[in-house]
Amino acid sequence: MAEIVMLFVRLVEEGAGQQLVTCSKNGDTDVTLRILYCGICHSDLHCIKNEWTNTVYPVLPGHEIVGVITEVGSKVNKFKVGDKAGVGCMVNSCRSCPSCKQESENYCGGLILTYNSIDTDGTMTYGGYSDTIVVQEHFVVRFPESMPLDKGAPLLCAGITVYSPMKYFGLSEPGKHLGVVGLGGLGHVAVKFGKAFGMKVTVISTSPSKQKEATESLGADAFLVSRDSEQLKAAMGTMDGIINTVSAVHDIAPLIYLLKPHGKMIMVGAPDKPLQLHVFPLIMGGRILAGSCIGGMKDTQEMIDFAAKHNVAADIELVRIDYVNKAMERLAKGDVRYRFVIDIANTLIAA
Ligand SMILES: NC(=O)c1ccc[n+]([C@@H]2O[C@H](COP(=O)([O-])OP(=O)(O)OC[C@H]3O[C@@H](n4cnc5c(N)ncnc54)[C@H](O)[C@@H]3O)[C@@H](O)[C@H]2O)c1
Ligand SMILES: [Zn+2]
Ligand SMILES: [Zn+2]
Repeated sequence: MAEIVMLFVRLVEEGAGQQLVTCSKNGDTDVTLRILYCGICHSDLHCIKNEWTNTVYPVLPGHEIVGVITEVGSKVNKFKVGDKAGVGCMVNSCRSCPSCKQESENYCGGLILTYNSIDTDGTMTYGGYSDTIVVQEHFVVRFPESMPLDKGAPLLCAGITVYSPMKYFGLSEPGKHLGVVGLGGLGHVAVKFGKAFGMKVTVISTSPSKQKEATESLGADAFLVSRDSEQLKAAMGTMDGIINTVSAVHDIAPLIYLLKPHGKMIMVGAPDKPLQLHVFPLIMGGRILAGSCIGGMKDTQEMIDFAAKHNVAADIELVRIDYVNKAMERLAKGDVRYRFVIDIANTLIAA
C-alpha cells in the first residue's frame, strides 16, 4: 500500500491548489515513513503535463523519497522505528512472475508505481511531495549511515536508472569508455557512477556551457558538443557504451556512430514523441540499441550501498515545497544543477 496520509501542496496544471487527504493503515508487512526529502525527477514533469497521456488527475508526483520510519508492521523484519529509509519508483509488484523471481520487479506486468498507478485495493497511488507514505517493506531501501539524506534522495530514481543498465550491459568495467548523453539529473549521476567504476567518461551535450563543470566538478574525462559535427566525427567508433538520458526528441544516429563495433546505446530518457532512426548506424558495426527502466529492489539496495562507499551522491538545489511550480518551470528549461530536492520536513506544514 502506498498512500498519502496528508498532503498540502499546489500542483501544476489540473491538480493545482487541491488538497488531498487520504488515510492508509500500516499493514503487517508495511512501514510508514515520515518524509524528509523528495527529489524532482523529469518524469514528474512529464506526468503532471500528461505528456505520456496516462495521467490520472489529481496527480501527486515524487519517487525519490527519503524519510524516517515511524511505524512498522508486526511482520516487518528489515526495519525498526527511527531507521532512515528510501522509496523509489515502485511500491508493489506481483512477487511471483519470472521477473519478480529474478529480482527484476521493475519488469513485472503487475508493477505498481509510487504515483499515478492503481494500487491493489483499487485506489490511486500518490507520491512523495507529501509528508507521509506507507509502503510494503520489500520496496523500501535501507539508507546507509554515511549517505546524506538530501543529496542521496535522487539516487532512488536517477541513481538506479543509470546504475542498473550500466551493470546489466557490462558498462561498469574499469577502463571501458562510457558516453553520457544529456547532463541533467540522470546524466550527472551516470558520470559519477562511471568514474566510481573506473571508466573513461565522455559527456555528450548540446550545451557547451556545461563543459567546465562536467570535467572539473563532475570528473568527466572529455566533453563533446553534440551539435558540433567535427567533434562527433573525431570521436566516432570510440565508445563501448552510451547511456542516453535525453528527455526530448533528438537525432540519435550521430550518437550511435560514436560506439565501437558491438557497442551499446541504452535509452533511459523517455521523450513523449517517437524518435526517427535510419538503421545503418546499427547495421554498420553490429551496434545495439536497448532500453532500460529503473532497476529491481536488490539492485537498488546494492546501488545505494555502492554509492555510499564511493561518495556518489547528487548535486542538488534544495527548495521549499512552495517553490515546486517554479522548480518545474526551471526543470523544463534545463535550468538546474543538477537536481531539485524538496525540503519536505522543514517546509511542508500539514493541515
Ligand atoms: N528509464 C527510466 O527508468 C527513467 C527513470 C527516470 C527518468 N527517466 C526519463 O529520463 C529523462 C531524463 O530525466 P532527468 O530527470 O535526468 O531530466 P533532466 O531534465 O534533469 O535532464 C534531461 C537532459 O536532457 C537534455 N535535453 C533536453 N532536451 C534535449 C534535446 N532536444 N536535445 C538534447 N538534449 C536535451 C537537458 O538539457 C538535460 O540535460 C526523462 O525523460 C525522464 O522521464 C527515465
Ligand atoms: Zn524518476
Ligand atoms: Zn511480478
